[in-house]
Amino acid sequence: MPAMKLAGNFFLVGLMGSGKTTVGRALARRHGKTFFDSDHEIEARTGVRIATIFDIEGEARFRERERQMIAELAQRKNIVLATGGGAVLNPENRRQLAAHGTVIYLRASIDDILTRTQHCTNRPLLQTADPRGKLEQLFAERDPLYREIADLVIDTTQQNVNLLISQLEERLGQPPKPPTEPDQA
Ligand SMILES: Nc1ncnc2c1ncn2[C@@H]1O[C@H](COP(=O)(O)OP(=O)(O)OP(=O)(O)O)[C@@H](O)[C@H]1O
Ligand SMILES: O=C(O)C1=C[C@@H](O)[C@@H](O)[C@H](O)C1
Ligand SMILES: [Mg+2]
Repeated sequence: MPAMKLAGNFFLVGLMGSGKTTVGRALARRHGKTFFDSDHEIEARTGVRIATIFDIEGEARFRERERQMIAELAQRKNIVLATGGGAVLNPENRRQLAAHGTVIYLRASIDDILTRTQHCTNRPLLQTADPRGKLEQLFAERDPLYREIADLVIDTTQQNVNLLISQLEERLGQPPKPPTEPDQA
């Protein structure tokens, strides 16, 4: 058991395959929080896979379903939420997440993501002839948005889930840092 229980909500953001669901579940279990995954909640509500929603309704309608789901889930208490990889694209989602919990950005290299997602067919954005190129594009667009709302950025490269959780606990267990000048580096 952890030395101290982390208080409040935790929202995990990052590209698909960065480990949000895997790390989120483990974090919730250790800290007595309820785990939610916005993609899974959308699938449960609609009764179909995310890939099917993309096929039938298109990405824009999926994004609207995602916006509604995040607005709802952000109102809950004592949860860990794994968000969809593209949730941060919507400014309202960014506001909801930043306002209602601690946001953790799980950062993974494109190589790691390709390895981790190679057998999965339920990530419609990667069902393309050039998944690496697509991931590079998504990273370039989204890295600044993940960072914009992240209270903590965790590099997941060559770190197993247990190590990631210990690192997270160590960094989140510290008293909040005093406000600092914007990073000049
Ligand atoms: N730190 C890690 N080291 C090695 N493998 C990992 C790590 N984190 C996750 N994985 C593996 O990578 C795959 C993708 O992880 P996961 O589904 O948790 O990612 P995700 O961020 O939730 O993706 P998505 O946004 O598509 O839902 C899983 O098979 C998981 O077991
Ligand atoms: O990165 C994305 O835009 C997505 C990631 C997944 O979590 C799903 O929300 C969906 O496949 C879209
Ligand atoms: Mg997931």
